[in-house]
Formats: sequence, C-alpha cells, structure tokens
Amino acid sequence: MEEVFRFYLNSRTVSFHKSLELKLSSVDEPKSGYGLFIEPSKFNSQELKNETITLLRISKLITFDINTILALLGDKEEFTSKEQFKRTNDKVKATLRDILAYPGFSRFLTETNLLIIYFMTFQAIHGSYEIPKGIRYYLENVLMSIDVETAMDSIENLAVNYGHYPQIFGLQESLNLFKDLFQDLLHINDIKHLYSAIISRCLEIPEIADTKSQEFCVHSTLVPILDFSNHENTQKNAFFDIDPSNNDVLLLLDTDAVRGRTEKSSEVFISYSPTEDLFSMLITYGFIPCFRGHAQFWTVSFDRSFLRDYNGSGINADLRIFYKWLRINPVVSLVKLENNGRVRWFINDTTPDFEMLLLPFIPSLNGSKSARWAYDSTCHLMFTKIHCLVNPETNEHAPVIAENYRSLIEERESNGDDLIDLPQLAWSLRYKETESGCIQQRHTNSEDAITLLQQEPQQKQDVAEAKLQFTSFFRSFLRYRKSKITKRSTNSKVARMLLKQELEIINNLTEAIDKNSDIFVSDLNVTLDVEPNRLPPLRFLDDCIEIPDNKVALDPICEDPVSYTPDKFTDFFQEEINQHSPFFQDD
Ligand SMILES: C[S@@+](CC[C@H](N)C(=O)[O-])C[C@H]1O[C@@H](n2cnc3c(N)ncnc32)[C@H](O)[C@@H]1O
Repeated sequence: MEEVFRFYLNSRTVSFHKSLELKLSSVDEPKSGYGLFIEPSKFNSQELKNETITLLRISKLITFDINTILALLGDKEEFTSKEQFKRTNDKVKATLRDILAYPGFSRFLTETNLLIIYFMTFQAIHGSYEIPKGIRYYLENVLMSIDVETAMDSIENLAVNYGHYPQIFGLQESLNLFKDLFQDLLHINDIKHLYSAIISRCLEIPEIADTKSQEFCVHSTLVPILDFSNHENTQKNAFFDIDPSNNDVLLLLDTDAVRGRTEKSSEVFISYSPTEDLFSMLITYGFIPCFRGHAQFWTVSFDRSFLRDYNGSGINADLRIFYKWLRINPVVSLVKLENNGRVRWFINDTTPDFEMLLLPFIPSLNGSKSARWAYDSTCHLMFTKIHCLVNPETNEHAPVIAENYRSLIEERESNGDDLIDLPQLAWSLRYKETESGCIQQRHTNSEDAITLLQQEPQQKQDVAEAKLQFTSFFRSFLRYRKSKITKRSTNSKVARMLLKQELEIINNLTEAIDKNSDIFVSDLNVTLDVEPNRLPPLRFLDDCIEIPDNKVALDPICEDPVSYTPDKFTDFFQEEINQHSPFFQDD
C-alpha cells in the first residue's frame, strides 16, 4: 500500500502535508490494516497558530462518485482512441441498461449501490476493455488489493443466527441482486470483496452544487488516500470537509492534536459515526471500536419466532401479531455504560420506541377482570361490517367479502413482514376515560394508545409493572438466544465477533436481572452523551410464512357478518368508521 501512497503523492491531483505518512495502523486489532500518521514535530509555528491544518487536499477529479465516474467515462482524453472510447461507453451503457431493467431494481437504487455496480462492471470488463486510468489504478491497487472483511463476506453464515436483523436481511437481498446481475461476469468472492471494500471505504462527501447560493448536496464517494483514515471517536484528531470554491476534498487536522507534542509519530483518526452502534459498525466495517468511557449501542432485534411462541405476556394472542398490527418495531436499544466503576450493558428505556414496546405488558385496569388488550380473532367481520356500511350496495355479498378479509388478514398475520398494513381493527385497548373515570375500549394505533394511557392516574405504577413483565420476557429471550447462538462453530471472523459481543450482552444482562440490579438506563443517574442511532427499518419478508404448519388456527367465534357486534370491542364504532372509511371506500 506504500506504493499507492507514493503514486498519489507524485500525482498533481493530491497535495499532502509533508509530515503525512501511510503505515500499519496503531490500533491493536489484526484487521485494522493501514492508517495515516503525522509527525507532530514537523508542524511549524505559523501552522500552529491556526485551528486546523490541511493534511490532504484531493482534487474532486480523482474522487469517485456517480457524477465523477460519468464525467471520466465521457472524457475522450481518457481513452487511446475514439473507437476505444465508444466501445467502452457502449459496453457500460448496455450493462447498466440491463441492470436498470432488472425486476424490482428500484428498491436498490441508492448512490452507494450504483457506485458498487459501476466498480463491479469495471472489474468485469477491465481485462478486455479500456477504462479510464484513474479508475483502473484505484480498482486494481486499492479496492481489489486491500485486506477487508465485513458481514458481506460471510453473509450466509451470519444469516443463520442474525437473519432477523434487518441489516443482515438487507445484505442478503443485495447479494442476491449482485449475484443475479453479475453471475456470468464475476466470481462470487469478487462480488463480496468489492462490496465490502466499497461499503467500508465510502464517505458521505458534501459538494457545493451552486456556488452563488452555497447550497450543497452530499454524495457517496470514494476518496483515494483519505480512505486510509481509521476511526476512533475518543482519539479523533481530524475530520474531512470540502473547499467550497472548487469542491476539493480536505482532510483537516485539529491543531490541538499536535501543539506541544513531541512524539515521533501519531495516527490520524476521523469519526465514521459519532454514535457507535456496534452491530452496524461490525456489519459495515468489520470491527468493533473499543469501549473508552463513551456510551456504545446495540439494537437487539427479537427473533420473530420467539415473539410468536412467548406466552407470558398475558395478551390473548401472540406478541408477534400484536407488534405487527400496531406497527411496533420489534427491537430494543441497549447501551454500554460505565456505572459505579463497572462497565456493562443496560436497556435504553428513555426513548418513545421503548414505551411502544411496553404496550402489550401494561397491566389490567385496577378492579377490572378484563385484560388491557383484547384481540378480536374475528376481526375480518369488523372489516366486513365497516366495508358494507361504507359501501351499502355490497351488503348482499357480505359473506364473500368476509371470506376475502379473512384470508387477507390470515396471510398478513402469518407472513414475514413486520407490519400488517391494514387499519388497526384487531386489537382494542381498555382504558379509563380521564373526565368521567369510566372504563372504555377502542381500537387504537400505538401513538394514540400511549396518549390515552398517559392520561390515566395510575400511569406511573402501570409502567413500573409493565417493565417488570418486560424484564421477565427479556430474561426468557436472553436464555433462548444463548442456547441458540452457542450451538454452532464458525470460521467467519465477523460471526465470531458478533457471537462474542452478543454473549457479553447476554451474560451482563442475565446477571443483572438475576441479581435484581439496575437494568434500565432511567434507573441510573446518567445522561447519554451521544444519541442512539435511529432504529433499523421494519422488515419485509412477505414471501415467507412464519407460522409453522402444526400451529392450530383459533376457531372463529362467529362467522356471520350480520350478527357480528362491534361494540364487544369498541365504544367508538362510528368514529372508527369515519376514521377508516377512505380505506374501505370501493373505487
Ligand atoms: C476506510 S478504511 C480505513 C483504512 C484501512 N485501515 C485500510 O488498511 O485500508 C476502513 C477499514 O479500516 C479498518 N478500521 C478503521 N478503524 C478501525 C478501528 N478503530 N479498529 C479496527 N479496524 C479499523 C476496518 O477494517 C475498516 O473496514
């Protein structure tokens, strides 16, 4: 890699600070690879007067994003003849045309995926077609030469234990796409390697789109040499930016990092992400940053089958169906913190998402024998009733309509999607009306349920009780995961790191629950110094049926749409009809 560094050093498209070097990283991790280093004594007093010092200035022309690649391909000077220019451009265009015509490709249409597709195309054709010199050099000497391992390299292995994590599921889908697109052109190992090399190196680089208004946009970009900077939040001493006058990419050193320092060499660190979400970082970059006193995160995705089988929640159907109907993301955010001199994992109960997760565990109303939530196993009749009221002319077909809703709901409840995507008319909530104090019931979405519950006088006690129930659920989950993940051995480095990290989490939280120690962040006297990442997206796997064959379907209580009585489940039938009528209105 030193040669690559020298290559760019000698090119006129990159200016370097004279103290900058490329060496093996100082990070104590076998796969940390190379890193950028500086010699603090090589900075002169003039430079030290400024807040930042430019370590690298990289011309926009040698960075790779979807626009610069198109510009290079469109530049005849990059080719030895007009014929070669045309030949390559025709080939790239034809390949991209086929790719864009791939069924469902629009779902994968992101800038990063396009960048990956361009480089896969170049790798596939570079033996028999001319490609612009800068692209060829970077492809052969950086992307194809570096030693990198991310989740993509062992995705089949990871999917066994982590297939329900949306990130892993998404990677599997991406790999299937790239395999289909490049099956005759690239070896599977090259597909995985190029994906890992690009995903672990590309940066979100701003670009001034209009110099007058200084408006800027951001592009997924590969930046030679800058892409040798390693991540370390607590030792971060540099950051990247652009020169707004010409969109050059800059690596800027915080001068404080070298002022008064005399050591021979120190590594330049940037931050890939201020929030260290360990699962996501391991999946994307293939490493887990060390804990150095700042909060780190891990978002647990519950195994969907565990949610289906768990029967301690007290609701009259399974948790999976509850979360699906109410569109609640079946994930919980954990935080690693130092507390009372001990570093361990806690459940982050300080987010609105956690309040939603608690909903099925809210206890029955005081003095009421009925559960908080009632699941209507004949809700297809509720759908039918509203349908016929909104479209009176369909009344005579009610039994057929009921059968259609029954099979639609059955399919949506049992498929692999994380949401049902129908009006929430399956679960009704019993709550105490604030003014009258009467107990009422209605179908609600999760946000409205939280608002209604927050108005109840005993809300605090109910949340405390729900957290106890959740803890017991979570304890069962930890037991289930431990027995599941320790069963297999693996030679994938990422899988081994995932396993080690998850076991640390399981052991920490199991011990804390069993010893009755604090497990929730809100029980500690701390404020999180970094925001957790946004939750991963809900998963869509509708071609998979989750319910096993031997699961006995609940017997319908009543199949007759006419005698179905909505007030068994709601005191607000008319309001709910008004709310949902656009869904039911026939065209
Ligand atoms: C943008 S590249 C940085 C250059 C890389 N070290 C190389 O030799 O090509 C990102 C990769 O560097 C490694 N890396 C970066 N920061 C690291 C850290 N703090 N610990 C371990 N590995 C790190 C990971 O392999 C990551 O995928």
